[in-house]
Amino acid sequence: MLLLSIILLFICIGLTIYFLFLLRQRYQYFSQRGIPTPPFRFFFGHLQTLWNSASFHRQLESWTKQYGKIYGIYQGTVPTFVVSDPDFLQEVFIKQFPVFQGRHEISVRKPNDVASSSGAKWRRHRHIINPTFSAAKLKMMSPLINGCISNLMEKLADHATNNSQFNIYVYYKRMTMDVICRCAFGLDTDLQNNPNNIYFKKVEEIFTTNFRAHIVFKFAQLAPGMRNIIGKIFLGMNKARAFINIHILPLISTKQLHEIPGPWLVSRLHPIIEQRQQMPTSRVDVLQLMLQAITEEKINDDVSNNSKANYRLTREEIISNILIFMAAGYETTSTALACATYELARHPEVLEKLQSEIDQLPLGNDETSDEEAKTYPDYDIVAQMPYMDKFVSEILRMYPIANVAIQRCASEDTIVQGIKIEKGTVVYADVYSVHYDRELWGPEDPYVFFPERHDIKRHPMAYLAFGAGPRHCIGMRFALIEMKILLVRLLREYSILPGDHLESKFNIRERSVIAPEEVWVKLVKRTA
Ligand code: HEM
Repeated sequence: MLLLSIILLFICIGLTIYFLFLLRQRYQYFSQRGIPTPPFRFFFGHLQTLWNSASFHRQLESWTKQYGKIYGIYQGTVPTFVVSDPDFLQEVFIKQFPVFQGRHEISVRKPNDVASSSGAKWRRHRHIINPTFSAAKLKMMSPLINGCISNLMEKLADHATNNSQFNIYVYYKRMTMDVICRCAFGLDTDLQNNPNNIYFKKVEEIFTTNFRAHIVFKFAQLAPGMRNIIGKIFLGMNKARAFINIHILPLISTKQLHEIPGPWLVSRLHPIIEQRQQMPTSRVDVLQLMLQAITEEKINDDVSNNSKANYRLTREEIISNILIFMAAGYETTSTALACATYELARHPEVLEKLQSEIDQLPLGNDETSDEEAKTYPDYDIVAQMPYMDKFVSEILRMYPIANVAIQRCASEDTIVQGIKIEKGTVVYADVYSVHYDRELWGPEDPYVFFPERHDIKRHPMAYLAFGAGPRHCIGMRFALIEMKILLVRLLREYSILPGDHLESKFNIRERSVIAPEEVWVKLVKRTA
């Protein structure tokens, strides 16, 4: 017995020494390549500093100022290049895309949708979903978008009539959720009049939760190899809470245990699919395209099958994609509009230029008798607005809302600009440093809001608001059309003035996306 214990003890000590030896080797990754690294701690790498800083991306930017355009950090033990050199980024995101197809997955859920999957699985999802956002489909969506904007305009009219100051961001969130639900899934949510819709509240919760501060997330970052097990335990506990909520608590209490929003929504999205299967629509929205590809059979992406006719999605994958679209389509666009409104309230000269471009559009009004003149802007009209294009690009340059997604993970060993990069290494674009780089965006100060800077042709990787390469934002054109139609309708009717709390409540914060807290403005009706 004693002998067995001694042998076991030696085995444990041996394994620990071996583990520490591997860790030590791991932490030489960057020094062996001559790549600078900020000071880090054994086992945590740079995670503690990143967890403790208010903004992950501002921390990367501040290290860039110290360590240059290419440096390394360790997320736990995962080596991660942080890059703001546009040529290096071009190599990773575009030229060597086949090697850098996936992102560094940090979620504890199984990758089941277009945003979280990689390799053959990602190609399958993207191939099915891509056609939703063709120019022809976007043209068909303009009336749906305009319908949701009309609901918003009614609410804004009340504020303008009352001469009140208000947080316009709240209304944008409702509108962008209405738009994505109507255009992508044929659902009429009318959140302007039903703001307490429980589905909306749950999607909102995804974005107000600081997932980086969550213990499960931190643990998964420290031990990526155990992500699946951690995920199973975490989601299992959530399932148990859901069971108690449905079957036990209603018998004894009116209270409910908290369920995390993702699985809560997933479990309730099945009826949307069933409803659409029973009542198919002639409209070709994202749900319809996914349903045309539905299969009840198991899909094996490891078996290479180049026949595009075989691209299929399972029911679970369709549901995960619905969730991704609700989330991605709602928060990003409403936040971009919030930032746009904030800058318009602070820059009357920009507001005036935009209004003068809008006033020249071939638009009638509700009373017009001219058959040719459209009452509401549509795809073709907003496509002809050069100053609007520059304005929106400048907003997203200064506020790169979704930069958390602009990263890639190497699926095999490769060499980028003479630097050996091994399989599993992550490359993060430091978007703040790129978007505020004087060499890329001068001669005007990049910290100044100046839409005209987009007149000059820049490096193809200087602007990363929607990412880059084959995996750039799938909803980019949709988001741009929605934003522009809204801005045309808003600024045609109103001028924007700063509210008393505009600056004090703006407070950019970082959760899943980078967003302000509130945007307080006043709308003033324009005179003819
Ligand atoms: C102003 C609004 C938006 C911004 C700034 C934005 C930004 C981004 C960025 C930076 C990425 C990562 C791209 C990359 O890795 O290269 C992304 C991916 C994605 N976006 Fe958007 N987005 C916006 C609106 C939308 C909308 C409206 C939708 C849906 C209709 C959407 C759906 C997606 C999806 C599904 C992905 C993942 C694509 C993939 O991995 O293949 N986004 N977005």
